[in-house]
Amino acid sequence: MTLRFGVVGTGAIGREHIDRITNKLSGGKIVAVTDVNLDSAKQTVEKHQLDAVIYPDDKALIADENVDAVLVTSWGPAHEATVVAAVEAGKYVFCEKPLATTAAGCMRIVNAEMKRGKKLVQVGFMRRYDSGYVQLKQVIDNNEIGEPLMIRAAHRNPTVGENYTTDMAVTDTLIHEIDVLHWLVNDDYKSVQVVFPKKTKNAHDKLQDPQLFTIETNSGIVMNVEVFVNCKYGYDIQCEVIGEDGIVKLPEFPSVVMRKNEKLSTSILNDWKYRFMDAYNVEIQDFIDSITKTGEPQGPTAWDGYIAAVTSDSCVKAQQTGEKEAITLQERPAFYSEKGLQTV
Ligand SMILES: NC(=O)c1ccc[n+]([C@@H]2O[C@H](COP(=O)([O-])OP(=O)(O)OC[C@H]3O[C@@H](n4cnc5c(N)ncnc54)[C@H](O)[C@@H]3O)[C@@H](O)[C@H]2O)c1
Ligand SMILES: O[C@H]1[C@H](O)[C@@H](O)[C@H](O)[C@@H](O)[C@H]1O
Repeated sequence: MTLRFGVVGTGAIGREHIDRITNKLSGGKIVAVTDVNLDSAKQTVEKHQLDAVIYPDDKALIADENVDAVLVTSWGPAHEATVVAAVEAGKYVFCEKPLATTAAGCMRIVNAEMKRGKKLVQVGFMRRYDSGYVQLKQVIDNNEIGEPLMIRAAHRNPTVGENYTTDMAVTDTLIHEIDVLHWLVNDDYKSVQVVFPKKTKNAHDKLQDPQLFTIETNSGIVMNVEVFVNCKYGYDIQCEVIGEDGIVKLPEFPSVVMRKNEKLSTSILNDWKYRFMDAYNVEIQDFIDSITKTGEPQGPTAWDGYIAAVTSDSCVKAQQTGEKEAITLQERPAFYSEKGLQTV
């Protein structure tokens, strides 16, 4: 069986995913596309030589009976409406983060999916498919470092555009750590506090950069996460888990070691596209394979999207108040069992 995709949003990551489904992965095909910028949709179809219908909007695309799965790669605020409509039509959905920009929006998606009575939605939290994070999780789950006590993490981008505001350090960037860190230690979050260190001269007026988040879990693990999106030197993701019996660290992205001009050096990447390329390939292949084999996606669920949104709402509030803010989740419905916390 070939899983036939309709793509909503043909910007940067939309095109990346179209390329991987068309040229790198197996079992998937792009049969429809749409974008509010129709020229972008047309250019994408031409550039990737797709045999795909171009629709004026997401509703028309979802109504196409040849579309089995909707790939949502539009801007975050547009995700909720498309995902709800696709779920109500019984279509599978792969939605890039964020699932919706608010916890209430994620809950509407959760309710739509439960009403449909079948798991249809996977959220694009690709770090759960990154081999480094998978190795970290195996070490923790095998109790090799004992109980995790603390995590030190950093999410650094070389630079961001003028439209990137202080809250986006949470909703656009920290959201990846929010998802992956509680998954790593099998715990949920309890509270968050944010500190703004001295601001870099490289950030524009409306952006506080860097930012430091202290997030505590229900069992008392304290996570210190730096977000620094104008770090200049490269795209750098760091994570170190400190346990009772040992410490485990995310491996550096492999690079040759060069000896030249009296220096010993390795390279650092400068873009998420390259840092997580393998993880994106594995996550979308898993989406295709699990639907083809079991009839349901097995990756991060709409409930995981809801957990991330609740946590993200509290982090944004903590940015504004400077106080420690509570993170309070509703009870996990039986429909979502504990799958979202397991290793993929
Ligand atoms: N998982 C990751 O690491 C990762 C990486 C990059 C982006 N993303 C996420 O993917 C999404 C897209 O990001 P991007 O960098 O590709 O942005 P982008 O601006 O390059 O592309 C978004 C596209 O969506 C289109 N669009 C917006 N609203 C639409 C709507 N209602 N219907 C149809 N098309 C619409 C825009 O015209 C644009 O072409 C964002 O939610 C972003 O957070 C995730
Ligand atoms: O949309 C991107 C993407 O999610 C990257 O993985 C992250 O590093 C960036 O900060 C964000 O802007």
